[in-house]
Amino acid sequence: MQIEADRPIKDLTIITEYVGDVDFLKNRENDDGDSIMTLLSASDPSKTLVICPDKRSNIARFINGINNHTPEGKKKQNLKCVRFDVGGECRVLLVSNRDISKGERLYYDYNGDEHEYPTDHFV
Ligand SMILES: C[S@@+](CC[C@H](N)C(=O)[O-])C[C@H]1O[C@@H](n2cnc3c(N)ncnc32)[C@H](O)[C@@H]1O
Repeated sequence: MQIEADRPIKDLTIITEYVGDVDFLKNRENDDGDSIMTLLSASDPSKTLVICPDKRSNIARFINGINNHTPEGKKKQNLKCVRFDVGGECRVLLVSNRDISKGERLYYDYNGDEHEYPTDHFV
């Protein structure tokens, strides 16, 4: 599935929150889902929290990732994934990192610090 802008989007626009059920990573390590998002990386790995969009979610789970291994892939990135403190809770937001034209596909970098999501086959 591809998600495209249905109107021009200005730089620094919040596109969507990445939502789903929150769980400890240790409970989800064997899930076969491909859309688990890190919410909070803890120094004690058993306390790391993830967002799991397998049962309840929104459009965020369908937004494509860039290929981290090619300059063309990196050029496609038009959203960034940021974590905000909202009322004392961590939230993951996808925010435009430049002006986006109507019809452009949306892409962000699936890999944060962990670099664990393989993207070498991404187009
Ligand atoms: C965008 S989510 C798809 C939705 C997911 N299956 C779900 O149920 O929430 C992640 C999937 O999209 C694929 N994907 C994301 N970006 C891609 C890209 N640029 N090229 C090819 N496949 C991509 C990934 O391989 C992964 O299987």
